[in-house]
Amino acid sequence: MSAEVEGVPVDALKRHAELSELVEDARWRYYVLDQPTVSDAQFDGWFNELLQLEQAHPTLQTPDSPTQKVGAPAAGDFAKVQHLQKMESLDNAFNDADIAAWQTRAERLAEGDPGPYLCELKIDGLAIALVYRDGKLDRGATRGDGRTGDDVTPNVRTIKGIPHRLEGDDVPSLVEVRGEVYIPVEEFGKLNEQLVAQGKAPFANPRNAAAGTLRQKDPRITAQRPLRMLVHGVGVWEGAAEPQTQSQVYDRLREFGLPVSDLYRVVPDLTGINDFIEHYRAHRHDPAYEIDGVVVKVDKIRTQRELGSTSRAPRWAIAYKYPPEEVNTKLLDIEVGVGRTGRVTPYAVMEPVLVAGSTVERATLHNAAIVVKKGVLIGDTVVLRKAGDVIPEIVAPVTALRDGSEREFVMPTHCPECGTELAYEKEGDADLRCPNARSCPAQIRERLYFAAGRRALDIEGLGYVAATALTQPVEGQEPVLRTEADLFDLTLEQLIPIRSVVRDQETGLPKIDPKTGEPKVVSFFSNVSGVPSQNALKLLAELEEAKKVPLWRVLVALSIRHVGPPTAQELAGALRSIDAVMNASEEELAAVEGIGPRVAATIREWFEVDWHREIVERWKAAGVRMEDEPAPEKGPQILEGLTFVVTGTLEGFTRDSAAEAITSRGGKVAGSVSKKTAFVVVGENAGSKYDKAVSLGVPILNEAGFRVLLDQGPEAAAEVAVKPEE
Ligand SMILES: NC(=O)c1ccc[n+]([C@@H]2O[C@H](COP(=O)([O-])OP(=O)(O)OC[C@H]3O[C@@H](n4cnc5c(N)ncnc54)[C@H](O)[C@@H]3O)[C@@H](O)[C@H]2O)c1
Ligand SMILES: [Zn+2]
Repeated sequence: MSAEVEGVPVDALKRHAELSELVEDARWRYYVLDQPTVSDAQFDGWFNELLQLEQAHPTLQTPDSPTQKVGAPAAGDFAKVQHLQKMESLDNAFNDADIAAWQTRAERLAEGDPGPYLCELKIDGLAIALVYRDGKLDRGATRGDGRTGDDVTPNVRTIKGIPHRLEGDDVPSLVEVRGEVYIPVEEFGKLNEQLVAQGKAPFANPRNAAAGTLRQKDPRITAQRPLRMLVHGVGVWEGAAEPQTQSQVYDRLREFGLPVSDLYRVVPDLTGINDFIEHYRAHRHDPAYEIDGVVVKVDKIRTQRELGSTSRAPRWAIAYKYPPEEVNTKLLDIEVGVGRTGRVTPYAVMEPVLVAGSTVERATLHNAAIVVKKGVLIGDTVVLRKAGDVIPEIVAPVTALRDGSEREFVMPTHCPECGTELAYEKEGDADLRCPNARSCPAQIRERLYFAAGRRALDIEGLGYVAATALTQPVEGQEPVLRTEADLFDLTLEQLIPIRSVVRDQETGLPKIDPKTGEPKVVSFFSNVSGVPSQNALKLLAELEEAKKVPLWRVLVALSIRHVGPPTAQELAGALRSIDAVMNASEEELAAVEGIGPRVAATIREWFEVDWHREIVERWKAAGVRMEDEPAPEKGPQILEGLTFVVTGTLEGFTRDSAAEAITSRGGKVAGSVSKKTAFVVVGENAGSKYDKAVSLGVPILNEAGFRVLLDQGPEAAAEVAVKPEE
């Protein structure tokens, strides 16, 4: 049996003391210094562990435990003010069950249905209380520990949207308005850039930026920064009729001229609550400010009073927190990758961390100027953000954790892969490029991988590992491809001996084997005893097949700038052979539908380069069919003059064959939905284009409707289309 003190195991006691210290320290850094050193997720983890320990061992829950306190005592140079009524925190819910448990408890305590509920957004800002006496702004104070806060009145007066005098009828003689001060997301990045440029520490996130800004000693600085406020409650309310519900409170506050959000909804029950939560889970980034969850409040003020509060939070409200999108991790290094067009991009290499459901260890830093703007140093702890499907981003360094060992990133002057001196393509460019397009192994690798893509030659066996193997074998081996020219001449004998480093597809940087600390090396085209692998056989077989692809795919595979699939299709449709494209004058090219003079010039220039022409000649010699059949007899042009958008996956058509079916009937295919779109053809898993069609009232066709369109024309299709909002 382990040792115990007053019935509590020593281990639990120790952990409790340890967590209390961590939590108190984090709060001080967060609330008082506005410079947190751990992520909110980390903090919430500690706090929840504390709550659980105290639940298991109630004697640990003493009045001075962090679980019984709000925020942190106000500290620093500001005058202290007593709040007229205590400002509280909120209890947290992290899943449906937590919300249901909260509702059940409220029901029990209220001895009846506590509904309806007001659902609103949990603004990730800082809490503030404004006192209005006889309708005049008397003071503004931070929450502090809930009883005593910092007097920040001069600063509050500079915030846009906060009235200095309340308007309207029946204004209370004394009212305490609570709300959240925040910085709009868009302004946050700009503010940090300014701070870094001035040699100051950037803020970790918009919340800290707002807190740091509100607690500026010089209100002139506060005035220059984009602070905003939204109100979400009241404390003392005297000398006017009292509202009966939370929503009436908001109506009144709005009448007084105070900033109230429109993004709330009163719902009858748990289902309504959950719907609201799910809606904003999907639309978390729609508001101009950051939200970290949803707050649910019992709407009736009388029921709120019945339910009352615990030592730190009301029982009549709960905060549902969405999974964190920000974590802290270590920036181990900044490496540069070289892309298909020679663009050189610095990448953050980080200690792997789990964020928003996936492990992240690299993030693009875009270019050297952005590294400087963000103010990150190699060795920094950094705030890493991954919002939904958006690519991960480094937000800011945690400067409070620097120990002097950090070093600045220096952008290389020469290509890390071929040693050529890097240059800007034209004046004013943000990106440096490796000008050695012909023989920079990185650029060949990327072009080759691109040429094999689904929208080009469609060679599945030529994935990233294969593209690397063909262009960058281990030291001592000669690359079998020095440009794309030899692609269709590859032989099994060439493939078998190749050994190469595995590279990260996103960054092009070598992957490190965690066991050895060395780059991972593979023999992709053979097994241990030198027998050709399936990979080799598959690649050669698919190369044979790829010789028959239509001309437009070959054009895409050549990596001519600005010639993506749509342009390539237009070119192939009009000129029908590579020779015709190669020999066309700039004017002739520009006469092709969808090709402007700039693109025409780029195409001309491309074909004037010797080694480019060599690729074309060699592919042709190897048997790549570089012409299309003569244009098919035009059928009836029943879709003439109409524009269509195709979205989602159709069963009987690929995206290209659907487009072909439309264009061969005289119709046009566009990439985005507008009021001019005749129909949107919608398959499985259609995304935002579908929503756009609905919002613009554009008729929608499913696959069956699409067939009606192709067979019988637009009138018949209109009969079977779904017309939104009718
Ligand atoms: N990273 C760190 O080191 C660190 C340290 C301390 C706290 N924190 C963060 O702060 C949180 C705890 O802070 P807290 O006690 O302020 O609690 P909280 O932020 O979880 O919730 C209470 C606060 O929510 C605010 N709020 C926002 N929108 C609201 C709305 N619509 N209605 C009502 N209130 C609304 C109010 O100001 C209220 O005081 C933690 O969960 C953690 O994420 C982080
Ligand atoms: Zn290079």
